[in-house]
Amino acid sequence: MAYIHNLGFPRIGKKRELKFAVESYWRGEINQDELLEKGKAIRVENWAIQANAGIELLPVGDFAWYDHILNTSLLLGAIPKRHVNTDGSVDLDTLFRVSRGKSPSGCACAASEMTKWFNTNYHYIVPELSKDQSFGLSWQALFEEVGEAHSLGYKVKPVLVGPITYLHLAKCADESFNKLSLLDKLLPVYQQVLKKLAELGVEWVQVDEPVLALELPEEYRSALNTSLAALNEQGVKILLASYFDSVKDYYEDIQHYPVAGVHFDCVAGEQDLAKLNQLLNDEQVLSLGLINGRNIWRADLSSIYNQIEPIAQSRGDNLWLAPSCSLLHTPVDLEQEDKLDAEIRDWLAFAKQKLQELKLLKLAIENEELTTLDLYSEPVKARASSKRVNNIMVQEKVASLNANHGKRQSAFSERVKKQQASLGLPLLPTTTIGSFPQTQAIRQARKEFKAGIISAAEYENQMQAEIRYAVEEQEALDIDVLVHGEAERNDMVEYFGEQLEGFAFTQFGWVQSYGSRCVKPPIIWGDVSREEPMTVSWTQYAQAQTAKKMKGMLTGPVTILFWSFTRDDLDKPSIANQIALALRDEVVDLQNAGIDIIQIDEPAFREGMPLKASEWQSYLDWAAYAFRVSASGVKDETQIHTHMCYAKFNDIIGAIADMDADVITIETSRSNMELLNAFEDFAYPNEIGPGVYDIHSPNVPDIVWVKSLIHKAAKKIPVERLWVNPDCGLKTRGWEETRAALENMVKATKELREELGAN
Ligand SMILES: CN1c2c(nc(N)[nH]c2=O)NC[C@@H]1CNc1ccc(C(=O)N[C@@H](CCC(=O)N[C@@H](CCC(=O)N[C@@H](CCC(=O)O)C(=O)O)C(=O)O)C(=O)O)cc1
Ligand SMILES: N[C@@H](CCS)C(=O)O
Ligand SMILES: [Zn+2]
Repeated sequence: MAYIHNLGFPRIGKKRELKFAVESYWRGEINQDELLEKGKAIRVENWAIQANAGIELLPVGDFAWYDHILNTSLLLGAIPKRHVNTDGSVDLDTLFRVSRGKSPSGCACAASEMTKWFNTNYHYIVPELSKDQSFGLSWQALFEEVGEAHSLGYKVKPVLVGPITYLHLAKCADESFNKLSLLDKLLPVYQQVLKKLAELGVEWVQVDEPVLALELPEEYRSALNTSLAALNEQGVKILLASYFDSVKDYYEDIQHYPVAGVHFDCVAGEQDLAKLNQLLNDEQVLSLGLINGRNIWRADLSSIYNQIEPIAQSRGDNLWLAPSCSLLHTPVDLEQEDKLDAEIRDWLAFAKQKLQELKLLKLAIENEELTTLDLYSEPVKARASSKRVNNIMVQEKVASLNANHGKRQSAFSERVKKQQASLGLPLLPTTTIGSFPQTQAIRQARKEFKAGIISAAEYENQMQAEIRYAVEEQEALDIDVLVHGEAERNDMVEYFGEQLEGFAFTQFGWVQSYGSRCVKPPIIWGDVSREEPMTVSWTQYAQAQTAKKMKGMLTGPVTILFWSFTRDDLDKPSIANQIALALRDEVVDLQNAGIDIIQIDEPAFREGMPLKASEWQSYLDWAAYAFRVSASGVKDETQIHTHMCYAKFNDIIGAIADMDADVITIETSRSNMELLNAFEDFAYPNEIGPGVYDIHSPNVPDIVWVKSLIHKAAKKIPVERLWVNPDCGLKTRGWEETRAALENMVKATKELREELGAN
């Protein structure tokens, strides 16, 4: 009967053990053997959790010290020359050098770029390929991990990022070069990997090709055919896996792929179920991604059972059940959450519980009885009818939203005159993006406050001291528009989630964001409203410390939505509008408290875009509207900023204009201001702060470099509309490098003003 497997388990450990181990290794506090032991302990625990939950085929290759795409680059020997060991070999330290920007001699050199993994908040290390790229099996970790799992008696299914997805995600310095032409060189290495796995006694290998969720150009389609033909008959059975959206554009192709099985995402691509069941032959495995790997809700197992029961009877052993995608995107174990509201806790399932759900489904199919499932799903039904979830006042407010709520009082051309008159800022105003270093002392204080070791008053005093410090530093640097530094915020989304009604937050619900960095997304379970101001007193306190302008700092509705676990019983535009209304009140309160410049961050605006290009416009319309609702309750003189990072702007420039922020600050330094082309080509009318240095690196930019970037920007955007700022917030940096970098940024700006006769 049905078989249950898993596509990948969170690798961070129940209490972020991987983060702490890796960071200790970086600081030289533990040696490599100790690090390797800690990694092994996490893998062993993860396999045990999965096996105990009844999973019959365990994933291997889902563990990564930093990122699984980087693992793939090491496996295939595609590592930038600047990071490779002098003898040409690669090892664990090479891996960390690629991600953290070091040469083998220990000098600073550019790290490989990092970007978003499809439409998730996970970041991967972008493979860097060249025209003359060669590939060669270079990293044994996958095979060693298979050996480890076998020695513990587990039946395993190694997971590989497929060749086409790998090439799709890679970048080539020469953008005109067709990456797909490297496929011929790449496939023999994949074949070698498969043969080696076969020799280790592996029966099934999962080849992930999530590019099937995209609307691909024709050449990618034929490359997929070529690739899957080459991977066939290498001694193992291939389970082709796609996830994150429907594969509806490829039904006919999939029918002809020479693979032993196909996994697809039944949650995001529900419509694929009937079609793929019909198209795959009886010999092929149909793997259904039934349990949502992107959220934290307890599954409605009785409904799922009814959906699949007819298929289960006909497919028998060739029906596999799984989560929709790797569980990388969910927290590890709900059992640790002893402080969550009991009713809400019953509505949830984290990675471990999601696997237990699969087992319940399997048993129900075997026994052909639904009672256990009905019982399990009772809290799901209770949530659907819970009075707590619905807030009539909020619903009425959202229902009464109209076009006017998304409009400022006057057009930008009018507002800008009033703002220039009232704000009195110099040419090329300097500012930062919001956060200053989140030091160990800040985090320790918060930890002690949450544990009841220090009082609320002590915590507040300490955070106020941090704010004073940040203000003094900025005044000494002579920055024009100051920020309070966000010391009091654990995270730019979680902080708001903790204060808004309709949100729950966890103690250990960590999810990997990149490398050793994690986030703890809050959970939106009900209608969202604001009980009281969330940022006003901190901002007012900061403003009172300076005669300069203090910028209020908020996270926007689209970003709060996408960086939270969001409810599945209400459409995203409505949730975004609820959040937007709560933020609108906050924006007005900030204005009324004397704050004239307010930034509403939207770094997740681009990431929220659907994977299929044909669905972009409707998303962009509602997302830009929600932003405008949050921003439009103020008078013309109040200057609204927004900030975006991790984005290519070409696809969304129309929507950015539609957001109508007075100023947008963006990440551009790593692209050498190339990302500004979209703004230039579009003749973007409002003000722009293109980032003049990369905050992901500790390297301090020199004055000449910053000036050259501002010069470049001024060729694309009139200088009167330019701001000068870093690429993003400074929370991950230390004070020393921050101070030095900002000093150069300000000096460069002053020199330019002088050259332009504007001082
Ligand atoms: C801008 N980015 C963000 C994304 N998503 C978000 N939800 N938030 C973002 O800011 N996506 C895209 C990018 C990703 N970038 C980052 C950058 C940095 C981090 C990060 O630093 N994460 C921290 C955890 C942050 C946090 O919530 N801290 C809490 C708890 C702190 C803690 O661990 N305390 C220790 C004790 C203190 C100590 O000794 O240091 C403990 O509990 O043991 C807080 O500040 O209170 C990380 O450490 O991973 C994430 C994404
Ligand atoms: N205001 C935030 C934006 C990060 S995208 C910060 O400065 O950290
Ligand atoms: Zn940012």
